[in-house]
Amino acid sequence: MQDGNGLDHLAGERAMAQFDLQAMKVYLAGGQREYEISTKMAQLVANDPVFSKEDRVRLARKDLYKNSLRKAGHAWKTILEKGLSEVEGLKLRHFVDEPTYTDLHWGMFIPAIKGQGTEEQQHKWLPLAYKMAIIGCYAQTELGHGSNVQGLETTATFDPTTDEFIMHSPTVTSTKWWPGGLGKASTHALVYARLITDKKDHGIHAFIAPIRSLEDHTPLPNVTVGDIGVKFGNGGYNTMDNGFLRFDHVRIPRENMLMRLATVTKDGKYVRSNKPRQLGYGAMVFVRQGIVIDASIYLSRAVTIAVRYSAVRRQFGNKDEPGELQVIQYRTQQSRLFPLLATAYAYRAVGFWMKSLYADVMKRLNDNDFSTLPEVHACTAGLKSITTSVTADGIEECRKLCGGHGFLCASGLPELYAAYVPACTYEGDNTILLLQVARFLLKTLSQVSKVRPVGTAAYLGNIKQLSTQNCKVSQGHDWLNTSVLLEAFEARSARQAAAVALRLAKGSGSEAEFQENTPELVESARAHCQLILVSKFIEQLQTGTPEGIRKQLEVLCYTYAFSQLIDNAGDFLATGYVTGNQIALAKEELKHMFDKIRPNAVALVDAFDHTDDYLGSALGRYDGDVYTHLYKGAFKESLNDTVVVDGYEEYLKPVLTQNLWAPHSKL
Ligand SMILES: CCCCC/C=C\C/C=C\C/C=C\CC/C=C/C(=O)SCCNC(=O)CCNC(=O)[C@H](O)C(C)(C)COP(=O)(O)OP(=O)(O)OC[C@H]1O[C@@H](n2cnc3c(N)ncnc32)[C@H](O)[C@@H]1OP(=O)(O)O
Ligand SMILES: Cc1cc2nc3c(=O)[nH]c(=O)nc-3n(C[C@H](O)[C@H](O)[C@H](O)COP(=O)(O)OP(=O)(O)OC[C@H]3O[C@@H](n4cnc5c(N)ncnc54)[C@H](O)[C@@H]3O)c2cc1C
Repeated sequence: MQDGNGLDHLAGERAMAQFDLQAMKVYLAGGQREYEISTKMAQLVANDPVFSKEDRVRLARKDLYKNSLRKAGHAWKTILEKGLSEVEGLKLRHFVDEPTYTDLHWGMFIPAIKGQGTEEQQHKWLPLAYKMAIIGCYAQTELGHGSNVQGLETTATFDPTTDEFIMHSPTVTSTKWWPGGLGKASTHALVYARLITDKKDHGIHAFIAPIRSLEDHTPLPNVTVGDIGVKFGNGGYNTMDNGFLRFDHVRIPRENMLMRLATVTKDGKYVRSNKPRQLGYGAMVFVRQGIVIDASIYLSRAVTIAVRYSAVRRQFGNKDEPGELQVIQYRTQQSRLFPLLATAYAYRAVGFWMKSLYADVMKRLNDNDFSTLPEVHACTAGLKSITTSVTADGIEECRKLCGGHGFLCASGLPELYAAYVPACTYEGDNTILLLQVARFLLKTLSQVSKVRPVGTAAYLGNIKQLSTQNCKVSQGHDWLNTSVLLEAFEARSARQAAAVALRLAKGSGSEAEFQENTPELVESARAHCQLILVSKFIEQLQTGTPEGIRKQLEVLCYTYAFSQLIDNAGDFLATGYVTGNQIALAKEELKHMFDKIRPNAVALVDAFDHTDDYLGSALGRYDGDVYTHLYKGAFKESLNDTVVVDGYEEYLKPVLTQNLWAPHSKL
């Protein structure tokens, strides 16, 4: 999608491409229809001045937030006026590219009502939410507890005399803290609170609490609500009003408790349904599965900037070639950059698979089949954890790959990082989520002789074979076999999980012993997730990839798998499945892959189809005209609004004109 000034500094790079660019764009978009919608929505946003991202990093918080409200309101108006479908609307908001209250309204408030509300409750709340007559947020985390959901302190005490719940924040630590959209925009909060009936605590349940007047947006009586303050980085996540909320004995109708999983009757009787209580965590599962594709998008943005810039940037030369070398020619640059490029492709493929996994579990849940829920929970939690950690680190690595210019906000990378890095914490701290995966692996292994593991854990059914047979690779090209690669990842993961499970089994089963082994448990969870990522990338390639792009995708898939193998060589070696020599052979193969990527690198990032507007980067421009735009950009800096800086008279001039000997001068 070229929107440069016509002069293509990267034309030579593009001419080298050896694959069908258009087919790759369609593949990465998820199909022809998705591609067309994406293209249309990207252009709609790029051509609308209200959505301009210029100056975002220079705005003070109040202006930044107001501007963000303006954009969110304009996006909604555009969706209504143009009659956009739900998918189109989602894409439009995606290209507006600012964290805002609508993310939580559409991404968590509505899904939670769908998942936990009865049909009657859905009929009451969803139409209001769909037309945005109310704005909702997801108020789970408190000052004192985020990860430990069972530790939340807000109470919802049933009063049978009035048929109401009394919402109360009994301690400072019970203050709701962090919910996005809560601070200033939301009219309603989906509040997670301890349900109390007749002095009995039934644990955490969800309630819809009105918090602001629908007349004038003022907080309702006995509700204290506001924004928690400025967050990391310029721009970034500061467009979001993460909020605090306290209730002082606020009454809400009994029907405002979401009652699909449990009910409180008019006379105060608590009745649990036969559905698992974990369905109350459903909105988190929904967002976690979506985060994998999201990670691919963020990483692909950083990689697009770094690849294009690396093809433009020249430093040094060698006696064999005239002129200076493009920095993309350097092996070290390739070895840092190309695995990230491959990772962005891997996450896209796995993200598509996640969508189908989620659709499958939803269908099963509707049929009251809960059998795959633990595996889906482990999978979404684990892949959310790995993909967000790698993406956040990857964006920062891309910044370094762009040298000094990467540090300028004009590169687009600092703001991208600031907006993305909280993904390692929200929707579950990444370590907490890996510990969930580890618990799942331990449980699966403990039952392996009785219950055959399914889905992504099926390989644990072959634990005996995977624990005894070692890798057969004797020459580099032996690694160019997806079965060989898969078995290496399976054996490493199975052996790591079995080792820590055995150690725990030999112990007393105490919590202290479990804690002592958590570093190994986290490592084994990571190994399991890396296996899922490699195996699903391979699986996606093998199912109907168009001819014109298959070869490139295979190269990227091997690049991804080899770089995972090499980056985790310590773990692979420690399990005894592979030898140092086999790792060395994989390293050589990886270099061959870099040679195959090199002529295609620019086209491979073009295939992500990010517009210049969406990238917001002087370094990542489609036309590669980096220097002109960096230079022009400096003149937009507010310090350059005047030739002589504001402050000269008061602070600089006195220093320059005192002409006194400084007391410490030796002259
Ligand atoms: C519109 C489309 C949007 C798509 C999205 C796309 C992209 C998203 C991009 C951006 C997102 C936008 C904004 C993000 C805003 C952020 C929001 C938030 O952060 S909301 C708050 C999130 N909070 C957390 O994630 C808290 C983390 N903690 C937990 O999840 C749980 O407390 C924890 C750690 C799982 C512990 O639970 P607990 O009940 O105490 O205990 P157990 O460990 O004993 O577990 C009991 C059993 O339940 C199983 N389990 C746990 N979680 C789940 C689950 N989610 N689903 C199914 N099952 C679950 C667990 O495995 C145990 O099972 P067993 O008893 O062992 O069999
Ligand atoms: C930008 C942003 C947006 C957010 N939006 C929302 C929202 O819309 N709604 C909402 O409800 N919440 C939201 N949150 C809150 C978020 O979900 C929590 O911050 C997150 O779940 C982590 O919980 P915590 O803050 O309690 O971290 P803690 O659990 O206190 O973690 C602190 C450290 O302790 C470690 N740790 C904690 N427990 C253990 C353990 N058992 N074993 C080993 N290590 C442990 C963690 O790994 C971490 O390193 C948001 C947070 C952020 C940053």
